[in-house]
Amino acid sequence: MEPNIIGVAMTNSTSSYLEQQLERRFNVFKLWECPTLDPDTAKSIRAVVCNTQAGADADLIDSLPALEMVATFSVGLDKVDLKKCMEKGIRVTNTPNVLTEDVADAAIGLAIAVLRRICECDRFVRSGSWLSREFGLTTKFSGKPIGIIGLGRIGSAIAKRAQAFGCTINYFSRTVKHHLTDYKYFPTPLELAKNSQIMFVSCALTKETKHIVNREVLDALGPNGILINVGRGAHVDQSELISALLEGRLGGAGLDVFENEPHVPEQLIHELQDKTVLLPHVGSDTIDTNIAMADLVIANLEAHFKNQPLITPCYHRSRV
Ligand SMILES: O=CC(=O)O
Repeated sequence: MEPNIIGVAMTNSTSSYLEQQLERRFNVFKLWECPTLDPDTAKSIRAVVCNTQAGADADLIDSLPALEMVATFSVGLDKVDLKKCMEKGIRVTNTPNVLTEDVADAAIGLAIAVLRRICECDRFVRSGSWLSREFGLTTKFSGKPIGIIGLGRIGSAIAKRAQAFGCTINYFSRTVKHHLTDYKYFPTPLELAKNSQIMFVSCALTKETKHIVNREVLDALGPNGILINVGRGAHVDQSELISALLEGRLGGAGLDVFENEPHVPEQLIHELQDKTVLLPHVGSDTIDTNIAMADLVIANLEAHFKNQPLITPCYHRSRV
């Protein structure tokens, strides 16, 4: 590999560590600073590094004639036009495994924060309300029946944690995990919701999983149920979620992701302040994991340019 000759385009500035590491190895073009590339620059770019905010769509891919690889700084692939990449023989990598624990920690944190009303308690103390009254009772997390949509890496890590809290684990997944005899499979999200009090969404966003949590599923969770979404905003029909919370048909929600990030509906922010805990899509955003994800992006790029097997390929070239 000839360092600093290979052109790499970054779509967004998620990680300064990643930027520094890329700049040590490649000729980096920052598309958020200069979105339009002149034809010679465009021809020099052999890899795109993108993320969940700014992905690699068909227009970007088509504008880079020498593109060989898209490396997304995320586990989710919903912002990469995979079909286009496959058609053009462009390799794609993501950053699975290294972020699993953080996202699962955030999911459990959200569930406890909603049920035990941690943010509301915090506001109560800070506002001085405690001086005149007691806070009131909250809801127990330990021992509750939980439902997980998507028992992949992150879903399994949520299950493992919830099991340590004595929760019963129910799940809906593309396939039945016969070896996981402690966990109960349900064939539809609706059946899962009917049998769970706390529902976690942790599957990949695809055409099939868009709005997998709809009005019926929310109603099946019911007034004592809560929804935790650490997947993608579009997994949940957001306006149905808001109606269900406003009308008391759903107990509460913990959300790390939204349909139109970074825009969050006013009702979630204000009217539903005490029924929701909202995070700005930070499930995997710890210092440790940011570095691990960046190192994995770099390792994949280096493997590609040294003609070695990719560390975390999203599909195999033989299938292209
Ligand atoms: O949302 C975060 C990711 O896909 O890594």
